[in-house]
Amino acid sequence: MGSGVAVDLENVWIKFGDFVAVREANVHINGGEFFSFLGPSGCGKTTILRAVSGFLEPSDGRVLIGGNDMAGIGPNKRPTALIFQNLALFPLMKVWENISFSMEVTGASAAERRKRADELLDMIALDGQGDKLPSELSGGQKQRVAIARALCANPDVLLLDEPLSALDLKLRQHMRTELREIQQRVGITFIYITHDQGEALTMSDSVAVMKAGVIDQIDTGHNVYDNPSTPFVASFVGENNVFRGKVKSISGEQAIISTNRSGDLLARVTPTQVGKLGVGDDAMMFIRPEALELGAATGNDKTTISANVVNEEFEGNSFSVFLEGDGGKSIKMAVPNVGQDHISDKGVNLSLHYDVNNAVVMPAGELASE
Ligand SMILES: Nc1ncnc2c1ncn2[C@@H]1O[C@H](COP(=O)(O)OP(=O)(O)OP(=O)(O)O)[C@@H](O)[C@H]1O
Repeated sequence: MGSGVAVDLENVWIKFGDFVAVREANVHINGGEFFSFLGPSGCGKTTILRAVSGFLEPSDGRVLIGGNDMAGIGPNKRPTALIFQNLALFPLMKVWENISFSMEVTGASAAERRKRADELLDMIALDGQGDKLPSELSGGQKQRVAIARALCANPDVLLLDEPLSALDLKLRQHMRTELREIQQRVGITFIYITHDQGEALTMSDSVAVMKAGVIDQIDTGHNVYDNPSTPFVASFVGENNVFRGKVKSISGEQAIISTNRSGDLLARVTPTQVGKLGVGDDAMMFIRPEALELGAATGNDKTTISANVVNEEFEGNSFSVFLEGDGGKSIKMAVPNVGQDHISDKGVNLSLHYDVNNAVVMPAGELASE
């Protein structure tokens, strides 16, 4: 079907009066890529999507689609299609008529429309369902019809604004896989916005993590999770334990951080900060709950943390153990459930260790929950 068309934002600023909704966004989206903007509510994701679709012009900077400057080109003249949370299928039209609605406007014959609708039904794995009404479909099937309807006009870029948020959890998880498969089948560029990190990580080739109008990091989902470039990304994407301290020494790509509560701890300097973090700097070190293990490290006391158990929760596949951490915040450890009754009693002092590769340190900054 379609071919991949690149989308570029060059120094894009979007202001509403004095309020800056998007600050100096520079983004390159490869043709055929599944690209997600991930960030909390109000960070500017929808505003960026509106600038790409043409419903809003940037205050400054340029939006390019397929290398062409989109300035002054309205939404219906851009090679984009947009899917919202609210699908708005026409309830009295059959599924095939819904899908091919854009062709009716251009005067295509019923036979042409039906042929195209059937091709798209095949692609979204709903072949044979064209004569149903939307009310006869499940939530996930309706979602796929909305995608087919958007694809009917052969857009080069499909823009998706939190399209799964109205679905229940199980269906949402199922639709992630479906959406990814549809994108790979169609081969066009998908730009997806979400505040759900699970969605962004499972579907995307690349993820841009946004905070209050600013893009903090653009990377693969894996890198965003394993090599966050800022404390905001480290704390927004997945769960993370934060240890605050000052940099005591640096050796190559590793640093020792002096913390108040847990003593000196060794960590890997996050890749974007190698060579930038200095001795004496205020720093934050992050270790994910699943990277903490029971027992002291052998031969390296700088990768061992000792703390008292506050409580424990049974999660089914794992136990969450909460221990007394710095500044009243707890340290969370995730221990896989392999048949044990429980992990530890309240008040017990535990030693935990970690692999230095699983602890990242960076200059102190704003956390997602602050
Ligand atoms: N037309 C507008 N006029 C004034 N302020 C606006 C306008 N549109 C958006 N904003 C503001 O810009 C900021 C970003 O809004 P945006 O809708 O892009 O956020 P979002 O990240 O998509 O959030 P959500 O996930 O809640 O949809 C918000 O503070 C919002 O109030």
